[in-house]
Amino acid sequence: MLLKVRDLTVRYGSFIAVNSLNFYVNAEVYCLLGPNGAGKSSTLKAIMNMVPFDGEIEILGMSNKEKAVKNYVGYVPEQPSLYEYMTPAEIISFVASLRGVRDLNRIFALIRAFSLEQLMNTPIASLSMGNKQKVSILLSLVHEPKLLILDEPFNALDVLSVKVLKELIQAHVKNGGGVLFSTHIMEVAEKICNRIGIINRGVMVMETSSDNIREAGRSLEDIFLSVTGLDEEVKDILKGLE
Ligand SMILES: Nc1ncnc2c1ncn2[C@@H]1O[C@H](COP(=O)(O)OP(=O)(O)OP(=O)(O)O)[C@@H](O)[C@H]1O
Repeated sequence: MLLKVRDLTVRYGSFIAVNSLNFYVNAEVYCLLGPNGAGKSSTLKAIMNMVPFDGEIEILGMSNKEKAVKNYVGYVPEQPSLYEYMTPAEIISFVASLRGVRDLNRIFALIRAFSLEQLMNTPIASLSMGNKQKVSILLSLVHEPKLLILDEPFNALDVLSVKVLKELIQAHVKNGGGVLFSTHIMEVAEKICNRIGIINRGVMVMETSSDNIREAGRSLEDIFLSVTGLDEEVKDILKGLE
């Protein structure tokens, strides 16, 4: 098992953002789906040991609090968090040396795949949101981590980069890696995820697989709206618009 999350609870003061969450990720794509504020980012931050939490999180059998874990995990935050005064070339070489990466050919291939060649020496501050996101994704892949934790990774990406990222995710799983990502985009979740966890108000309200959804003959959107109780809200809103 690549990731095991047991009884995860994240609190901000007295507010419970994530409430006794349990799930695991094998060599597969697992998608966390949930409305705004459901607790997706807090869950991913807890897995990255960035916020205090209760419960247990294991990555490749190790506690996520162990330093060595960082060698096996790649993380893309919801908002790219990069040194604005540095260039992509500088940040990439910094992270590559920090992680002891020697094979630079793979990094050059990723730079080409995301069409970043012309921007390698441009300060991050001058890049568009989408290009910052591409650099952030690239940085998460530099050390060939076994587990990828991606928070809304498709945000701000253009059509070509969405396609590249989908292919990278699938190749990663084919090579025995695991991917956990959060998204709002149902079509993406339906197409590339093996399993899907739907969370609402910090609680896992349903776990399913894309095979189950296909067999049930329902769209993920319908399932999502019904298990989160949002279908009633949609009806009310539509009534108000009549
Ligand atoms: N640092 C913080 N301090 C206080 N409350 C927080 C903090 N971070 C998140 N929250 C609250 O915790 C809840 C869960 O937030 P979180 O960002 O995990 O949700 P999310 O599912 O990722 O939402 P979105 O889809 O809008 O990004 C929200 O109510 C949010 O306002």
